[in-house]
Amino acid sequence: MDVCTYADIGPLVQQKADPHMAEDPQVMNVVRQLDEACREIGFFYVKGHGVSPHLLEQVLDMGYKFFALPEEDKLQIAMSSDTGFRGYQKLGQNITKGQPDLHEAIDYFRELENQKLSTRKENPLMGSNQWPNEPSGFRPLIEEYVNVMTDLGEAIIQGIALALSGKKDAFGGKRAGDPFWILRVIGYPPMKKSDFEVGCGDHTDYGLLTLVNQDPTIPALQVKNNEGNWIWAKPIPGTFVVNIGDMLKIWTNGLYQSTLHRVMNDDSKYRVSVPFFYEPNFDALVEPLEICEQQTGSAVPRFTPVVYGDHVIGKVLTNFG
Ligand SMILES: N=C(N)NCCCC[C@H](N)C(=O)O
Ligand SMILES: O=C(O)CCC(=O)C(=O)O
Ligand SMILES: [Fe+2]
Repeated sequence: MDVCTYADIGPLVQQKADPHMAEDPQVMNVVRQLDEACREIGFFYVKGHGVSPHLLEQVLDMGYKFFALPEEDKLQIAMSSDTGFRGYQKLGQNITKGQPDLHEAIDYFRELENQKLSTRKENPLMGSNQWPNEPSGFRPLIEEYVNVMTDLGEAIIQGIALALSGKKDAFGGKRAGDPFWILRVIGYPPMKKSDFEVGCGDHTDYGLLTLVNQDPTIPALQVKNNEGNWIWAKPIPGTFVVNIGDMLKIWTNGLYQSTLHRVMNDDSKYRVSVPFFYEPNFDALVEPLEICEQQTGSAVPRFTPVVYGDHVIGKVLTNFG
């Protein structure tokens, strides 16, 4: 199977609020498709997600407009340890596996009340998100997008919960009932004109689910398949590319993979993408679910339990030069 698994998740999204959704054959058909894609490669496309094409386009457009500003304007919202790692990072500042990446980005993290009470030493992500004055309307648009995407992430995770346990709320409550989120607005200049080797080096994502809104005209995202080859996750207009994060790998005891991926912008045009990361509760203790252990049997390596927030902090602290 390749990365082209393509699910129309319409039934899942439309019946999200229905406690009896598992009785609908169309919902269960989607659930089977998601389960298969998660077991095989951990990457798939979704359509029928209900997010308006106009909103997807506007969000990317904000990115293009922001990155086109003079550097001094962008640096007004510069990210540092003093801002809780929230804000703008310039080209080469993001580091993956020791190498600087050819991208610039603005990073946003959910602002948690209890984070505001803690010290930076306890929680380096403590801080407020940084919003640019220009392009105008940036903040309300991204805030709307975060709300819409949180809803969508919940619908997909309910489908995955049904696949794994037969219960739509298996990831509710203390697991991901109060989900953390991360959003990155990322700009990738063409690699040809630079000395950099990669737009974003190979990595796995940290949490539950990533939903990528990418420029529909530029192939750049690549996924490592089970044979170890890099394959393109070309944009399909109107869809999201969805992939599994580290926490879902642990919860499923490895039934699902958090797949390695990277970004190579070989095009001659600048590329913007906006991944939204739907995450567990910040303080969730993540350990293999019993139901998944039964399915994987004792021969499969187990994972050590981790607190999601600790995992993400550990990652962020090594992300910048
Ligand atoms: N929130 C997520 N997934 N961000 C991924 C950022 C790119 C990889 C990062 N430098 C790393 O080394 O992990
Ligand atoms: O730009 C993309 O398509 C994906 C970016 C990515 O993998 C990440 O930020 O974690
Ligand atoms: Fe990623």
